[in-house]
Amino acid sequence: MSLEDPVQTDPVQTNSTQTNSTQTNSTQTDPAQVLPPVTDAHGPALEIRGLTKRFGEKVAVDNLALTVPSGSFYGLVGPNGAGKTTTLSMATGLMRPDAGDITIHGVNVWQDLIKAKRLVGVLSDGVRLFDRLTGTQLVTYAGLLSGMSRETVAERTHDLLNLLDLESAGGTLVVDYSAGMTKKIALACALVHAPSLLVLDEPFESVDPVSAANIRDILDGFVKSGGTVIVSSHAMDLVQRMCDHVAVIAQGRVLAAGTTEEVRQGSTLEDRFVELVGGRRTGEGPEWLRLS
Ligand SMILES: Nc1ncnc2c1ncn2[C@@H]1O[C@H](COP(=O)(O)OP(=O)(O)OP(=O)(O)O)[C@@H](O)[C@H]1O
Repeated sequence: MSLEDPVQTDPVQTNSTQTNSTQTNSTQTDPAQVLPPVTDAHGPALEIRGLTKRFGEKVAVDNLALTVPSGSFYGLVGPNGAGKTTTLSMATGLMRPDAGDITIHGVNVWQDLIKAKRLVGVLSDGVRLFDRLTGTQLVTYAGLLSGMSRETVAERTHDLLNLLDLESAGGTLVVDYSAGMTKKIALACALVHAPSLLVLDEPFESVDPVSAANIRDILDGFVKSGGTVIVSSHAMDLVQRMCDHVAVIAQGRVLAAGTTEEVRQGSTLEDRFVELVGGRRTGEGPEWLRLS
């Protein structure tokens, strides 16, 4: 691990099970078989260099560099306002950077946007869905947009709703979904075109523990089959358990990146995070908040 110089680790060392799998068998609902990726696993899944974004005077992302090895389960952590969502939005073609280069499996995102978008599945934090569609319609719409046949989309939609425990809610309007159900249907939309790289902004927020465990299984299966997952999360325990790589971002820059072990340096990820980021207050808050 090094400061502002992410370690590039051979993904084969951390994901010895990765293979170039074949296409989905639509009758399977085993998470390990779900939607295997379509590209080879050579080179980084995502490479970011010199990424910069300003909003007026505010520099949200500041000359950021990050390398995400193929086949890794990569956690992105940072305090509120660190620039995680802005970075991921630019990396996935949703927001144009002011400067910098981003490649997904060697495809320059902002020079070949359509090709890059085929490679990536995105679950954005706070982006509105077409919530006047039913769950089934929404996933079908996402699948058809990516150019698949109706039969394939129908099969995959069925598989995904089943996997995410949404089969009985397939006919319900998304606007009537709970927050956790909405997250899950958005994840189904991100998966339906069988991307090589999944980018998930806060995927576990509002999701119940059983569904969260199911989603983790799906993501583990996706990584084992050769896919790459990037998750941004504030849940340090979860990131430490789930991710083989992690980057700590603050004020739009990478403070530390590498394997989770390298970044933790023997501490818990949470302690290391606080050490790197600072800002921990001592004391019990203002006196008027104490009841006795
Ligand atoms: N559209 C916008 N207009 C103006 N400022 C923005 C915009 N989007 C983000 N910012 C600012 O950029 C900075 C980075 O925001 P961003 O949402 O990327 O942080 P984050 O790390 O995802 O935070 P959180 O963990 O709280 O979700 C913040 O200071 C935020 O106020």
